[in-house]
Amino acid sequence: MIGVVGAGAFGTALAVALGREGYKVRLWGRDVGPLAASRMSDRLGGVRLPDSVTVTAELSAMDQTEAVLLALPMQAVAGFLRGSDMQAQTLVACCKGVDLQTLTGPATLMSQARPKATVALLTGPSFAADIARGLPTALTLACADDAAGQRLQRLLSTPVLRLYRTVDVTGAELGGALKNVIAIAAGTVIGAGLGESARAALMTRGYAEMVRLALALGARAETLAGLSGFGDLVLTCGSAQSRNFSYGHALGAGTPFNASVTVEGVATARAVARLGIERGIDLPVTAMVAALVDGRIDLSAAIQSLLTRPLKAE
Ligand SMILES: NC(=O)C1=CN([C@@H]2O[C@H](COP(=O)(O)OP(=O)(O)OC[C@H]3O[C@@H](n4cnc5c(N)ncnc54)[C@H](OP(=O)(O)O)[C@@H]3O)[C@@H](O)[C@H]2O)C=CC1
Ligand SMILES: O=C(CO)COP(=O)(O)O
Repeated sequence: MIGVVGAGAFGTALAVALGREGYKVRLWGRDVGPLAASRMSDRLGGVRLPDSVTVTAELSAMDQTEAVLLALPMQAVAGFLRGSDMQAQTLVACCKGVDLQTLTGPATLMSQARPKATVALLTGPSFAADIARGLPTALTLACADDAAGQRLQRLLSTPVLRLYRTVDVTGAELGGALKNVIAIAAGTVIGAGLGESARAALMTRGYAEMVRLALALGARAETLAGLSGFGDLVLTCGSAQSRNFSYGHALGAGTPFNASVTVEGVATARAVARLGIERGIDLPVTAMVAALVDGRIDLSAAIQSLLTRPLKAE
């Protein structure tokens, strides 16, 4: 039995993917009445839940599971952990971001809140809708305890959902968090009509920034070059299916954006900009995105600030 906390797009997609393979899955959400009744998720374009997925509003349903996948927005994770007495001993963070209060990633936050639990992170290039449709996807499963990581890799992989393993949790956390910030910047550039060449420049300099921060925080460069970093950067910066990219596009084009949509890069830009200042690490793209989303600079000033940086070696 596998538990999934969060019946949004990603949690539901994971439940569908695992349920389709015959796993028994319990999917928890705080307001799951309509989903339990219709067994169709509107967030996933009407995908139907397999019979092996049970929808529940009772958190105690998570206690007898082999692992619980936590698919909540990053800024909701700390409050959820504080407010719940969930007893599950294996927790897999499925969110991307940096917590604004503690400036840590989701797996680190969970390890601190549940020191006795085995904690892992599932991250990488994957749109929930693709997973729910059964399209091939490869993800990173990061767990500091490699034996536990191997068990989870076997448990959660399916023929179309391939999990690659690493023990570098920090690197995987940072890749997933930072690519959303760079995707907002990429969307802004395209929305403002600055062209594909500018997007490629921004992605490349953004990637350099991701690696710089990750190395300073003890991560491995090769993790950033993998699915959870480079892979997800390419997907998110290159597709209008991405909410972070679309949010940036609306900023750049000066068009409205639905405020109820989950856009993890906004809070993460604020958190990472603070982290950069605290650690004395130069993060110009992140600082620009943080200033832009908070309205501290306008678009032309943001672009100008990147174009007028001193010329330097690559
Ligand atoms: N969507 C995607 O393609 C992918 C998403 N992810 C990551 O998954 C995480 C979740 O995103 P996603 O599922 O897309 O987001 P959604 O906006 O689709 O869903 C978020 C879910 O979290 C619930 N939620 C929000 N706040 C709380 C809270 N305080 N307590 C309990 N439940 C809460 C919402 O419940 P309610 O409906 O009641 O508000 C909703 O069910 C993010 O970190 C995202 O980056 C990762 C890979 C792919
Ligand atoms: O993380 C994702 C793809 O890997 C989903 O991206 P968005 O949250 O920008 O939609």
